[in-house]
Amino acid sequence: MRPIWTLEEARQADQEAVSSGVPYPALLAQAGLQLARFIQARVPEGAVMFLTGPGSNGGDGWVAARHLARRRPVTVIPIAEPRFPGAGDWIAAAKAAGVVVGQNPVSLNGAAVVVDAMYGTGFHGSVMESPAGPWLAALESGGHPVIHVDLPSGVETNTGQYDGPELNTLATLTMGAVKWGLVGYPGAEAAGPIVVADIGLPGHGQASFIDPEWAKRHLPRVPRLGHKYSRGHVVVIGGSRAMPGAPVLAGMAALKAGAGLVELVVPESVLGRVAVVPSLIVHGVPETADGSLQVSDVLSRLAARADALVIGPGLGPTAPTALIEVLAKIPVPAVLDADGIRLYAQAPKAFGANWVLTPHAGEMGVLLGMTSARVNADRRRAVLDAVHATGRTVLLKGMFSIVGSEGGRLMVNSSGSPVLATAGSGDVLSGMTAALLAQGLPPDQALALAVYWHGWAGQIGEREQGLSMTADNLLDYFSPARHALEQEEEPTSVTYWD
Ligand SMILES: NC(=O)C1=CN([C@@H]2O[C@H](COP(=O)(O)OP(=O)(O)OC[C@H]3O[C@@H](n4cnc5c(N)ncnc54)[C@H](O)[C@@H]3O)[C@@H](O)[C@H]2O)[C@@H](O)CC1
Ligand SMILES: Nc1ncnc2c1ncn2[C@@H]1O[C@H](COP(=O)(O)OP(=O)(O)O)[C@@H](O)[C@H]1O
Ligand SMILES: [K+]
Repeated sequence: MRPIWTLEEARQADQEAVSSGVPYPALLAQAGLQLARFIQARVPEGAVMFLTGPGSNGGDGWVAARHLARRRPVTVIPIAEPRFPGAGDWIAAAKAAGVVVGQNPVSLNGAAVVVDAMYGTGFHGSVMESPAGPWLAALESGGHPVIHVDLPSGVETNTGQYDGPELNTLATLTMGAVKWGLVGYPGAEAAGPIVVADIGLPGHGQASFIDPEWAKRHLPRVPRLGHKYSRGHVVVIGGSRAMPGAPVLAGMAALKAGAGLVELVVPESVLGRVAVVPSLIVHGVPETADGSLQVSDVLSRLAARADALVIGPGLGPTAPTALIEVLAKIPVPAVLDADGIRLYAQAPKAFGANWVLTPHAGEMGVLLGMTSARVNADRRRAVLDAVHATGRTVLLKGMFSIVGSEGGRLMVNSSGSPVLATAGSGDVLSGMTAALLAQGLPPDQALALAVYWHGWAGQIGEREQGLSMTADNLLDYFSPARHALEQEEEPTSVTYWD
């Protein structure tokens, strides 16, 4: 279990620890010690400057400063009057250990690293208007390397809202468990690599990261006596004159993720442009005047043969709503992506059982009737609302993609790479998900495994091709990514420190 906490859950963990007999100062002591160890390991030499705030985030800084002062020059610059529990004693001990207290105005020059212990989970409002504002501006212009304690100061714990500058961030050492703000936007950018320090708090919560060990266990295996039908039959419904390639990408991804048989159902006028890959079976079916798929008996018959459907890749904006209504009556699990989601938003009563939706922030906005900016302002809330509104498993794509399923259970993906932000990469994900559904995984598990595997393929693609990686190249990395999953390799965006 690698939980992700809201503010309320962080406070609850804190209270549980205290009521189980751990005194609060012991938690502060443990947080400060872990912070000192982390700084020492990450930046072993040179002067350390701590910027400390009024609350316990500042307290973590004071305790760490005391430990480090035995080894190297340490200065603490309090940006506000300390009010954390036991402040007087902790500060006296730090001074006795040789910590120098900087007086305003003070320069940050000469610091090998600056530790941001100004605000943590107790922050609310605009950081640039708070006492931390001028310090963040100085850190931005000086380019000093920074380690953040718990959260970058100013990042809102539940959402990741942040109005401060981008800094030269080495890492964020977060206490007990990752907070939602670190995987929200733009908090995730401000946080840099996230490192979780074990401070002895209980480790449960409503949400968790997709676990490498879990992913390995759920990878589909090919039975020795398997045949192509037993490995799962995927039918991809999509394509239009402007976007004939999208269903091909989804179909190839389904094959490469282990489906035994993949068929594409596309408008008949694009058949010649789609029937280019020998491993895919392609059917041209009746279309509308502008070349989008339309409802037909042959389409329904082909869809009903599948173990899982992908509905939407390259479908185009003019496909008729009736398409989704007809497909919803076919009792086959399906992935709705791209224009499939837009159609669904127009006919939201057309619920297919075991359908999953894979919107990016823009498509999520269409589902929820809001802008993509509002979706990204509170991604966790958007997923919970979409699950509530649809009763289906929903994936919100992007860095730290979130899978939400019934009962409000949330899983966050920590694999991935910004090179995945390339046209067609979502089509690849939808095909991969359908292959896993076709092989019998329940919707939430199929989505979680697909997003984790897809993210790993992106990471390996980035390593091999950098910014030049395209969605069709991504298919080549399914196999090395599967190997990474089998080895239980850890994504580097979130690591655990103990
Ligand atoms: N939850 C836990 O069990 C533990 C928490 N610890 C640390 O404690 C932190 C939380 O401590 P606190 O609750 O004291 O919160 P903070 O340390 O984040 O500080 C809250 C203080 O900042 C002030 N403040 C908030 N927003 C402001 C604004 N816009 N302008 C000016 N002042 C503002 C508040 O009035 C309050 O005095 C965590 O982030 C973590 O670093 C650890 O020390 C140990 C264990
Ligand atoms: N910055 C990023 N970091 C990690 N993954 C990303 C990032 N940007 C996009 N992705 C992933 O790439 C895929 C893009 O999907 P989508 O937006 O539907 O693209 P398209 O419609 O072009 O296929 C999603 O899986 C998404 O999570
Ligand atoms: K901080």
